[in-house]
Amino acid sequence: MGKLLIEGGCKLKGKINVSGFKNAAVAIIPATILAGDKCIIENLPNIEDVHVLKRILTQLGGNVSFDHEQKLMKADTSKIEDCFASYEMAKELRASYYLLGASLGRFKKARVSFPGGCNIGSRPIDQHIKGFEALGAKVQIEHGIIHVEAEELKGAEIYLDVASVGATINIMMAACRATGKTIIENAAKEPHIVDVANFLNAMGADVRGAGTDVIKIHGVDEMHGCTYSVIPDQIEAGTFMIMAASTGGDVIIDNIIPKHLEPITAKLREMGLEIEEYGESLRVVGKEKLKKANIKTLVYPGFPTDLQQPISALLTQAEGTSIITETIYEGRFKYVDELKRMGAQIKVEGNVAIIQGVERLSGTEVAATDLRAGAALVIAGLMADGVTQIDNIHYIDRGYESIEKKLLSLGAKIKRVE
Ligand SMILES: CC(=O)N[C@H]1[C@@H](OP(=O)(O)OP(=O)(O)OC[C@H]2O[C@@H](n3ccc(=O)[nH]c3=O)[C@H](O)[C@@H]2O)O[C@H](CO)[C@@H](O)[C@@H]1O
Ligand SMILES: C=C(OP(=O)(O)O)C(=O)O
Repeated sequence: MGKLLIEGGCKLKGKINVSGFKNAAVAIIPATILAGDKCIIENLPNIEDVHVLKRILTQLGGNVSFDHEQKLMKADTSKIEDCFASYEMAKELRASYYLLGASLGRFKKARVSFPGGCNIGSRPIDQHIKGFEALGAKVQIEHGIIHVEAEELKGAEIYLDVASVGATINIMMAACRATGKTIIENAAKEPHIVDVANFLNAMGADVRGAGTDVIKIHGVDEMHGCTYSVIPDQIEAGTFMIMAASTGGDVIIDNIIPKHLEPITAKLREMGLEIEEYGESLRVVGKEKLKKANIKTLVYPGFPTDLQQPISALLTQAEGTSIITETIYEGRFKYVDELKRMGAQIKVEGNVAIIQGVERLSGTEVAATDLRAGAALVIAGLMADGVTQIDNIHYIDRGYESIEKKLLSLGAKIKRVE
């Protein structure tokens, strides 16, 4: 299994291009099932989650190709006749749950094993199920498989108890093919909800209000193929902003939507960093000394939970005591023990981490416990004295495209060893 070796202390300098948004891509690929036709998806990130979904669609009977250089997927789902995603298929990623909504919409039934994804706390899918049932589906769970089936899907009003990203997208997909109007209240508002809604509309759906907490979907009789380009990855962009900050570097982060990064930009400015925003890029100029910050993860437009681990790594080097409150996932502090092995001073009490800034981290052998924990360890390695060896990098490969190549182009001393 691969490892990353990082020699810390290099100031990152130069420009990197942000890839397509993982969390939009992993919904858009299953959503092609709704078209039952040929879709061309551009600006897809070349990451493991996308490769896994390509394999799943192919196993279901789709004709799918992915050009890694062009970042372009051609997916023809016309030959898929129903959807059974076994444990072996679904365990690889969280987004396998989107096969439920898309297949329920098109075939009025689906069978999908419980989804995998990062182990960052309990990740129930009760709101997805509540939505499917409201649309008229029967949902049964047997031997770890979720069976959803409906005679007919009928539009409904659904109030989500929590503004869940996955439930919002899953219900939106199924409702595209229900009769009449569906209203999702307390819907999630993350940028990828808007991107998926735009993709559904490009396939002939009628989804309005995405990006607000009320989404209205008028069911349509038919959907069709389309060509669509995925938005830039908010979380990858935020991670590189933090990497630039961690090394006192000077980095231009290109191919982004600055609006999506506002919660991160605001926090980094509070910590003393200089950030210049342009139309589709921004420049982060690092500082020798960083100020402490208090951060609470919240749904969009709050500070994203997916950047809690990376920014915590950065705060280990800030002056004074920073407080992180994680409100989305109670288990998202597993990486703290690894950072402590590098000399970080962090105390976790329930959903709060108290970080006391230290002069220097020191490189050692550490292991990623999940995707963003992996990113946090890369950041720690960039800042640390000596060499940091990161194991379990398959987690990082799930969501970051060629992380070591992008960092090498910025002057980092990093190498992948098998
Ligand atoms: C593939 C993908 O897009 N993953 C993202 C998605 O995950 P995911 O879609 O799994 O996250 P949700 O937005 O659904 O979860 C948010 C919160 O709601 C709770 N909940 C969720 C569903 C449900 O039926 N019942 C329930 O109680 C969860 O336990 C969690 O506390 O959004 C998360 C929150 O921004 C991100 O960290 C993940 O990177
Ligand atoms: C938690 C994440 O991913 P997933 O939901 O796919 O596990 C993430 O992207 O940080």
